[in-house]
Amino acid sequence: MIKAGIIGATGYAGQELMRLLMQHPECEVEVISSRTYKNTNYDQVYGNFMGIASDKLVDEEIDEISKKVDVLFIALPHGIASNKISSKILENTKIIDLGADYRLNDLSVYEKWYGVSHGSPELIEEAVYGLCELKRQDVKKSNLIANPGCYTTCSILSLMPLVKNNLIDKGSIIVDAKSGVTGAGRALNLGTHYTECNESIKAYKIASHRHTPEIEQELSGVTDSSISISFTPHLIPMNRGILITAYASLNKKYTYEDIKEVYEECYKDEQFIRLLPEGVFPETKWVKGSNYCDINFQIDERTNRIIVLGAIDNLIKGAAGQAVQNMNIIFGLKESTGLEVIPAFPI
Ligand SMILES: NC(=O)C1=CN([C@@H]2O[C@H](COP(=O)(O)OP(=O)(O)OC[C@H]3O[C@@H](n4cnc5c(N)ncnc54)[C@H](OP(=O)(O)O)[C@@H]3O)[C@@H](O)[C@H]2O)C=CC1
Ligand SMILES: CC(=O)N[C@@H](CCC(=O)OP(=O)(O)O)C(=O)O
Repeated sequence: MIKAGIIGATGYAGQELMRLLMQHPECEVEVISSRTYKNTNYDQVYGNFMGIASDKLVDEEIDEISKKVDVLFIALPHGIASNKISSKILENTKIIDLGADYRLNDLSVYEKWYGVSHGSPELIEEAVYGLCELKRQDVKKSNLIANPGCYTTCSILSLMPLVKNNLIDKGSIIVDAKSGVTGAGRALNLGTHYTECNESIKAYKIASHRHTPEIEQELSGVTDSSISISFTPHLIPMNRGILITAYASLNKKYTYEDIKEVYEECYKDEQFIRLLPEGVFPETKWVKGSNYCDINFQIDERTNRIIVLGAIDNLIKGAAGQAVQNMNIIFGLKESTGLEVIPAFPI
């Protein structure tokens, strides 16, 4: 059995990790940590674990925890992990970081978009960007996984086939993204109070959201030129889910079938990518609670633009599910182990 630890087990991403790992046939959760809920039983923090997980949360240093586990999931706010992880810790255990500290290859880009200095820049090169469908060969060999962000996972998976196969004008990509409120985490925050976000939709961080360089980095990585995008996230009054609607100019006339063939070729072996039938478009409710990313597109013949839609559950394929998928790859398990869940509808 793989022994796992979760740092930040009381957050929304940590809770989903706990739920997935406890049901994983090849894994046992050895350590769960929290500062605020130190010495509290897990089912007192999350009632859905009542009678299932009464393990005590501990507040131990990462280096101590790293000696007890084969894999350590870090689900902390940005900027903390990079001050705690060291080469020595990576000798003890594999790290899967759900935060953003190791996602950007270029330190100056990280510091510019996150506005903080990086705690362990020497480890950035070692880290592998853990978008499993693109990087599984590198993930296999890595001790430090930078698990991608939720908007980025959905955007990159939805757009990658077009960029990789040179079907669009690369300067023309616009991503309009919408997220449920769990995307903002469990910590108290005025913007996510019920009355502040219910019955309302708002865009935020327009032309300045930190997922922009992450999407650009990974899309640039599948082609020979650098990609710049316009990215606008919106907060939607629902608990979970991300829907992206992306627009790009096609570089010549293509039929629906031409493009469908390209997507099918890219994702033919991907269990968690569902290319929907013509005319059926992704909806967050059809992926809820699962590790699926649903994708489809439509060509607007009048403008020769393609409109691509993608949907994921931000807490699963956008966070904990992808982290477990990465763990499965690292430990040589079937990639879908513990993740073969049918989306839950209605919830
Ligand atoms: N929510 C989502 O949809 C997604 C989240 N992520 C990423 O996962 C990480 C966790 O996110 P999420 O679960 O939503 O966040 P939450 O705010 O829900 O949880 C954060 C966790 O970190 C702990 N924590 C907070 N501040 C500190 C600190 N200063 N030192 C140590 N521990 C701290 C909290 O626990 P306690 O106070 O009990 O110690 C809590 O367990 C973030 O990096 C986020 O960006 C990635 C993809 C999607
Ligand atoms: C609704 C909401 O607030 N979403 C978060 C993104 C959460 C996420 O997946 O991203 P990280 O892992 O990079 O934090 C935001 O916009 O910052």
